[in-house]
Amino acid sequence: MIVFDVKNLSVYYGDKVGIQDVNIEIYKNKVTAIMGPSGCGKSTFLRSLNRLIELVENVRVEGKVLFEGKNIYDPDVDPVELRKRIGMVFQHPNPFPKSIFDNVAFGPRIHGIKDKKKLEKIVEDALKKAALWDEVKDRLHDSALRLSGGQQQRLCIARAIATNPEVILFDEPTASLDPIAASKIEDLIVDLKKSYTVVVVTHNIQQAARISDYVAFFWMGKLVEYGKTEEVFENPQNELTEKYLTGRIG
Ligand SMILES: Nc1ncnc2c1ncn2[C@@H]1O[C@H](COP(=O)(O)OP(=O)(O)OP(=O)(O)O)[C@@H](O)[C@H]1O
Repeated sequence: MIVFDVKNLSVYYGDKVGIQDVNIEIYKNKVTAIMGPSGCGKSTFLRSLNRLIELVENVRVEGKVLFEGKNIYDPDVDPVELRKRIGMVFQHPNPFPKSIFDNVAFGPRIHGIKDKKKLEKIVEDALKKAALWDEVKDRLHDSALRLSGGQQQRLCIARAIATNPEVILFDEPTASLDPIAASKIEDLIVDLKKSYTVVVVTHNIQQAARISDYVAFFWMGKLVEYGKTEEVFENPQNELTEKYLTGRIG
């Protein structure tokens, strides 16, 4: 099933091109990796899937992003509601300077949940799904800033999960972590696709191969190739993709 149907999407920063004329379908309960060299438009593309891109000054978006059939850029779409359905995890773990519990309860509270028992259940479930519960269950009221980098990133994943999204977007989620912490996040991402649709930006080719079902290769703002990960890696259709995968460009 198609979750995002992106049609002729272009993003401009002033008169500079971020991405140009991107067409892509993203599938439900799959991990889709967005790969390509620095500056090729990966983050721009990712941020246009939940309208986070609009927070940049002077940005202009053209084309459509149909999310379950509805263009998210239609004037009647509330970006705050949209971002509840499409969560995001960033490159650097960015927990709030609050307790572990309050970090995860933050979104649900904003969306009006006040009941203590309900919040406790949401927090526990989200921490379990983020594979962090066992490590923090006895210190939920400690500061999140005392967790390790990898734990902080899993906390940010729990925070995204707590608002019960349909999609989770990851922007280079392991780029600032050591290999062991990164590997835990990779395992977690693969596990999360059972419940969510996942889109991951990575400049790490091996990571894209390990965790994704579909892979998109961007080059200078354009989507050059997109397909099943196995097929793209084994038999790239575009010469640029082949060069990138074999380390001859990028
Ligand atoms: N806020 C901005 N203002 C102006 N230009 C921008 C802005 N953000 C991105 N760009 C430009 O848009 C293009 C795409 O950038 P983007 O950050 O999406 O690439 P990326 O593939 O995610 O790169 P990286 O891997 O380095 O994060 C680049 O040319 C970049 O310089």
